[in-house]
Amino acid sequence: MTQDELKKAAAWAALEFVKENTIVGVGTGSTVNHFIDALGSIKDTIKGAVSSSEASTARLKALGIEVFELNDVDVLDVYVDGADEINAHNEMIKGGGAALTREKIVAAVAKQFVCIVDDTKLVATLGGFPLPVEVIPMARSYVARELLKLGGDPVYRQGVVTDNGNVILDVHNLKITQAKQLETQINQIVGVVTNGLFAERGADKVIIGTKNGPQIK
Ligand SMILES: O=C(CO)[C@H](O)[C@H](O)COP(=O)(O)O
Repeated sequence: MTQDELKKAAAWAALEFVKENTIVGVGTGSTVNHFIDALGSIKDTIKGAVSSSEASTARLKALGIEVFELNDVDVLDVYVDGADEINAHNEMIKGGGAALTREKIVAAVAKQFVCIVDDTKLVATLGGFPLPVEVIPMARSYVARELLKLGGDPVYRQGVVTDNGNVILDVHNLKITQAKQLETQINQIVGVVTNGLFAERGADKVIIGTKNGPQIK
């Protein structure tokens, strides 16, 4: 099976966590694109979705799924999203698609975070995938110097502007053993909007696409 087939299998298996007549929190990325297609197949049984990016919003709307503003929704039953890396504690690195801030906000409103990944995303230690940090543009160089002090090698993601009008620094060469601590530490740097560590709010369930079929843990 290809990596994309494994992503698709994990994404479709997530339908089991979607309750009738609810508004579903929807992440961003190629795995989530399969989940959006899956949602399309049950669209008459759900109220709609809250989206974490302009890209997911466009895909949801194209399938005729109503997209609600997060400010108009008190609570989401479930948030479904992919990850760039996930460890055994269900802590993740996210933001490869630059949607980390909206993803973290929508996830915060959900009772349950269901992470959908193919099995290449499972790691023993987070940090092999460069950690994305969303930064206010004028703070970019300052934040980069502060990230160097934390032992990482920040690289400006050239040409990328987030849906919030900010820029991304990808921090290479981090070996993340204390994910919650690092998440808080980076968020305290002035000029950082948020970082791609999802440890304080990790995944509640993980659906892993494997060659033997989707596994839920
Ligand atoms: O965090 C994300 C986007 O900001 C994605 O969930 C992450 O990059 C995984 O993407 P894909 O499903 O395409 O592998």
